[in-house]
Amino acid sequence: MTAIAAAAPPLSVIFDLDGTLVESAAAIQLALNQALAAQHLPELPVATVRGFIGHGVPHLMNCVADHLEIPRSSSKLSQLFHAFSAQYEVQREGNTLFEGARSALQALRLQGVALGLCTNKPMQPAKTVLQHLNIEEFFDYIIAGDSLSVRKPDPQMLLVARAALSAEHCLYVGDSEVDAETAHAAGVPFLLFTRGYRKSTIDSLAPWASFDDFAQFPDYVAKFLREIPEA
Ligand SMILES: O=C(O)COP(=O)(O)O
Ligand SMILES: [Mg+2]
Repeated sequence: MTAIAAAAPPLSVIFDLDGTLVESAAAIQLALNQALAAQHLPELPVATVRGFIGHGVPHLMNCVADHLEIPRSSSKLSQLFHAFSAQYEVQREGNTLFEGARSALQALRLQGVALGLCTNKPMQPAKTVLQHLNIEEFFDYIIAGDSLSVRKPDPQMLLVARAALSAEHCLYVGDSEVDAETAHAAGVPFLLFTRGYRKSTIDSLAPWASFDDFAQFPDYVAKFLREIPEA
């Protein structure tokens, strides 16, 4: 009897986390301000912190150092990093799902789409958020900011996630310049969520398409499967 190989899923959709599925700026601000207060440093407003999100924790710390004029190599900054990291791992408050994100994930699962997460947030804080918002179960594969020796916009994280999901076609969904650069470098079509933490215009990020409401998500998936664009 010949074994029948399981067919590869036709599509994988890989999501960024912060600013794409989750509005997390308030949570990151809370964790950061707790660490800043413990170091007798001034707290930062959420709008400032939002501008530091997207490149992972080392970049966030460097932004804080530059903003507060603390030398990047100082012991003060390394103490701040440790205090922040400890709180970040357990930070639940301040994280909210963008409206419609859960239904979109649920609908994709029902369609048999393989789902991945590719975030520059370290794994433990990412898992805390996914569990808190009760969406961890939707993902077949998760790669985080401390999974490899490189982070986005290096394409490696996205390439590893795409390979792990082994679907015929792959779509990457993200909110920022980092995500656009990652997708383009990996040769994966990029769908931009426009309500996250990007600083540039939509056109300058050259997405395959963009959306601002997860209610539109199924339409974009259907369009993607009709067109299968090049990255
Ligand atoms: O940790 C960050 O800076 C941002 O993470 P993201 O890749 O999920 O947007
Ligand atoms: Mg993001």
